[in-house]
Amino acid sequence: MTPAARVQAAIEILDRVIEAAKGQGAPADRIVADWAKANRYAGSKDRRAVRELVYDAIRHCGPVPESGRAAMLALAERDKSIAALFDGSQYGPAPIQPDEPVAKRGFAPVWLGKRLSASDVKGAEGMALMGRAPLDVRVNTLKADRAALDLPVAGEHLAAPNALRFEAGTPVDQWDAFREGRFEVQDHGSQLACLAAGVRPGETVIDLCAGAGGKTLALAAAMQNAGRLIASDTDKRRLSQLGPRAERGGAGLVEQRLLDPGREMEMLGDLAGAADCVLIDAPCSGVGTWRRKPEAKWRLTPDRLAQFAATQDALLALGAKLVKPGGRLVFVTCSLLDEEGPDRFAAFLQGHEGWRADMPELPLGTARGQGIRLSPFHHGTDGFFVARAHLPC
Ligand SMILES: C[S@@+](CC[C@H](N)C(=O)[O-])C[C@H]1O[C@@H](n2cnc3c(N)ncnc32)[C@H](O)[C@@H]1O
Repeated sequence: MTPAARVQAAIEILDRVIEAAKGQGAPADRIVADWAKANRYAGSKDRRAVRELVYDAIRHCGPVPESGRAAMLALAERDKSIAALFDGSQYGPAPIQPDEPVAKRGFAPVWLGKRLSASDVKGAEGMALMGRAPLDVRVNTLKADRAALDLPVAGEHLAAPNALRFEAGTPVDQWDAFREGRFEVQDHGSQLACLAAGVRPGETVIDLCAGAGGKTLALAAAMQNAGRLIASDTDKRRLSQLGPRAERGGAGLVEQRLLDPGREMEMLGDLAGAADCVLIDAPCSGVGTWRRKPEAKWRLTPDRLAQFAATQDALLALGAKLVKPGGRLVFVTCSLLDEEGPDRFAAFLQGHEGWRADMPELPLGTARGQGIRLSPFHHGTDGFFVARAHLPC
């Protein structure tokens, strides 16, 4: 493909990303992958270049752009070498017209930028959300030791005891040590959030929103495979990914429970008041993961945000019923919005007598409300809010 043809391909993909964002359709990475499958003439260098153009344009535009071309024109305003490729050549984009719409730059749509600003996410902190995430892994202590693990590329040792960092794009999933379950791909912030649970061997632990089990596997390793670890979720597709991952990682203690939405407590009834620790890695806007999924900013609406907050409240209330006296509840969201973090946790404490905030001691993080914030700008992690509450005996 010529450089101009790559720009035109990126414009067409961006059109699909924009449509999908408006209709809550496929995520950008799937749209890019589908394009590559349907256009076999594009070689690996072409695919990489087109992908980079698409993601650069998404990161660069705050509000949802009018079109893929408007998004690419915003990028062209910053980068004259891209502007020069609007040359009208065969397969390339048509020349730029003087009155063409150009997408607005920024790190978020205006309404969301205001909410983020109210949560002190502005300036450099906001810009950091537009960056690229590195590739972090967690060494699986059920099978390996960080100091002794021999890998094709040496990773940087991070603050979490089993975390290693590699450059984005490092093909870690092709390494033997990955296939053998000696490490898992997991963001450093996610690993720190698991540390806040402070789980020990022999405990009864519930990972209430386990998804595909990223945090479940970290908890299993910290428990040294001893005790009970129940991984539940309402999403069958996500939870079904946990079995093979647990097998690869040697996490034999994991029990799975698929929940019916609205009947969660009924299905967890046998565990009422039984858990030493309940981890609630709640569904949220995912603002903290924009470095990986930048188009998420275009998918969010005020209504969706309010729905997330209501779900977070409901999950906190549900999780509290599962904790035994003397136990703890850990609340995590990958968001930097106070309304999905400190405000939810404060509302929980206010509405649940007897519970006390118990600030986690983490090797990284900044106090925010009655919990800890991790952010791309300050800590180089995905953005998280992590809080812990204790139920005295
Ligand atoms: C942030 S994700 C969890 C990610 C996962 N813990 C990990 O580390 O990979 C939130 C999860 O909550 C689940 N969820 C949503 N509503 C739920 C509910 N009422 N009960 C349990 N899980 C729920 C979603 O299906 C989703 O998998």
